[in-house]
Amino acid sequence: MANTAPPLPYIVIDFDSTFTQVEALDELADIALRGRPEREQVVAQIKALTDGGMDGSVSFSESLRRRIELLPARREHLHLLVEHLRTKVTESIRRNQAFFQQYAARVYIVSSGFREFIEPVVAEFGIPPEQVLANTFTFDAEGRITGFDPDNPLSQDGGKIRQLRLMGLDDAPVYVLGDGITDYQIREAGLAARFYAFTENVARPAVVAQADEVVPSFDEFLYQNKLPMTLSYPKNRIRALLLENIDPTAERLFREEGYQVEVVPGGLDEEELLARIEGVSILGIRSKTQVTPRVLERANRLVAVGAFCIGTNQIDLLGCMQRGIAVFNAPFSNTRSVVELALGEIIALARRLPVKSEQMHRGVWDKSAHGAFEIRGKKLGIVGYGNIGSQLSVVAEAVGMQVLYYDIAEKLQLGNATKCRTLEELLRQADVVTLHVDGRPENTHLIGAAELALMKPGALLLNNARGHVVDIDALADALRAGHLGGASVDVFPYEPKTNDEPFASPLRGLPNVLLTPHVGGSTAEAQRNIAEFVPERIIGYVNTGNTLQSVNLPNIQLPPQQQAHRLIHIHHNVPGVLAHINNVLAAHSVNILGQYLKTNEHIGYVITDVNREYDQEVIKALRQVEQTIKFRVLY
Ligand SMILES: NC(=O)C1=CN([C@@H]2O[C@H](COP(=O)(O)OP(=O)(O)OC[C@H]3O[C@@H](n4cnc5c(N)ncnc54)[C@H](O)[C@@H]3O)[C@@H](O)[C@H]2O)C=CC1
Ligand SMILES: O=C(O)C(=O)COP(=O)(O)O
Repeated sequence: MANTAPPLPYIVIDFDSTFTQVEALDELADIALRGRPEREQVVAQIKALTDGGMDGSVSFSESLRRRIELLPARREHLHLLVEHLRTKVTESIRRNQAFFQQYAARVYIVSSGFREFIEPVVAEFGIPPEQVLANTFTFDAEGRITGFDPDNPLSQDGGKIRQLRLMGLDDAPVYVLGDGITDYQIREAGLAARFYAFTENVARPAVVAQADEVVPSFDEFLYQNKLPMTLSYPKNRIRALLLENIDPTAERLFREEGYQVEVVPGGLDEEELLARIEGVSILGIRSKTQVTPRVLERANRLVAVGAFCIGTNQIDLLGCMQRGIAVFNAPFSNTRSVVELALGEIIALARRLPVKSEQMHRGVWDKSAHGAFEIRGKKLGIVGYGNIGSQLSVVAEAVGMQVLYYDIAEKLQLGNATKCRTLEELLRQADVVTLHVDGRPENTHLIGAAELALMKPGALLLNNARGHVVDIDALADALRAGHLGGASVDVFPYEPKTNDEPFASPLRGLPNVLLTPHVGGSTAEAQRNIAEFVPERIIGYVNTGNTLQSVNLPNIQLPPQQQAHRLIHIHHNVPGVLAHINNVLAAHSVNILGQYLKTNEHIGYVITDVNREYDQEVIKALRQVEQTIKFRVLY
């Protein structure tokens, strides 16, 4: 990318905990003491002295002197240390290796660490030895480290200030990037124009408090200074908002990716969500939160919605699509949990366990077989033969049930299951009816008074699908009238927002009715699976544009990454957009390395990989292509 930035400042970077993730002397002690009983104790002492020197509670020179005294290292340990440090280069520094290679002439490493290990590590980034300012060790004849050169200014208190004075960088502003108080002191002494507290590896409150800017990554430093960077946008600027008690694994994965994450335990209603959605790039919800057109209207930065569940009826999918917002769910992660719950419910109702258990709690011993039956040989009617319905079909046959199913779509018939041509045909025959349709609006009151009347006297009904699928008043009537033998309901037309809100329903208090608080998918296994699956899809989409398994954007499966810049473009599906994009690229002589397009009736999604040479004018022109909904440069 052409550099349109103002003249480059000098960038003075600290080494330990800034250029690398670790403190090298701590690591050296760890290496040198391998296999020795005192290892843990000595390393801890050294670490404490390092921290004291960094936050200013011990004078720097004393911290250094005492650390070296404690350090039983030899010359050969330094080779091991360098190999180790090469694997510990800070992620965002490594990611921007190309920046260093190109602008190495403006970068200085000024460190109170030691030249012997810094030079080889930064050399890979194009930084030459003369731009490394650091201490040097002294060794005895056997190669043992005995101390350091006391004349080196960096071994003394205020050393970095003295070193900067000696360097005389006065023809351009100096920006200092570091995690320690000694880095800030350069700015305090007037030798730098700005001090950036670098917090990717460690954030020291005393240092952060003094900073001109706090940068959680090197990408952020480059972005703020309009310098060329590998990513088009710093990940630390991506904000994720996670609602409804999503398993903490998701928060961890997003944080590891460098995003800011905000977690809200319960659900949010529309007004509450409206108040929080601005600036959010990734919204994580479960089945309750309604992502309405009004919410989308306000969602000025939303890139992806993660439904950390199966159902997506709570999301305005079309609205998301028309705004180029990708929606991902976890289509199989809690399937088995719902199936197991349904099987348990069938047996529980068949044995009238809700009644028996409630009586026992009241001290009533009613040993009788009245109304209790085995499920073996009984007919199970599955309405909705999708992932859950068909898996339940297999499990129910395994315990001896005869399975009937009804689905509006043609489905593979599993085992000995019998397909019904109409819902009525199923309802008339089944001893147990279980609902596993999705929550599309047309399924509202799929089961109402008329359908309940078709069911066999004494039959059981299970609803683990969505609350609006059953007319709950009609169900209560059918149960009160004794027409049905029992029911098990996990989902309700209105569900409390949090665990603090009471539950109201006409089904409360009815005999042989099992009520559960929408826990069909609430198992440890399912929640963990979901919390891995959905973030992986979203992070993949943000990083590569991969929409495979998105529920609303055209699915593009990408070939392995090429050495290219990737441009992703979502547009209204009208003729000529692709041609327009390609004309812009051709007019700027940008070479297309690969291009992938998929459309649906509403939108088109095109991913274009181009060679590395392009400028901001191309980007501007591509943003202006008519019918563009969203345009992003990925890298
Ligand atoms: N209680 C809970 O905690 C959970 C509830 N669910 C609910 O279960 C639903 C089903 O999940 P999956 O099986 O994974 O979905 P799926 O999409 O694989 O299956 C749904 C099936 O229902 C069929 N269908 C839709 N409307 C129908 C109708 N009117 N009559 C007959 N068939 C109809 C579809 O053709 C499809 O085969 C989800 O959409 C969700 O609402 C899912 C997980 C947990
Ligand atoms: O997966 C689904 O669709 C569910 O209904 C489960 O939703 P939940 O994550 O428990 O709010």
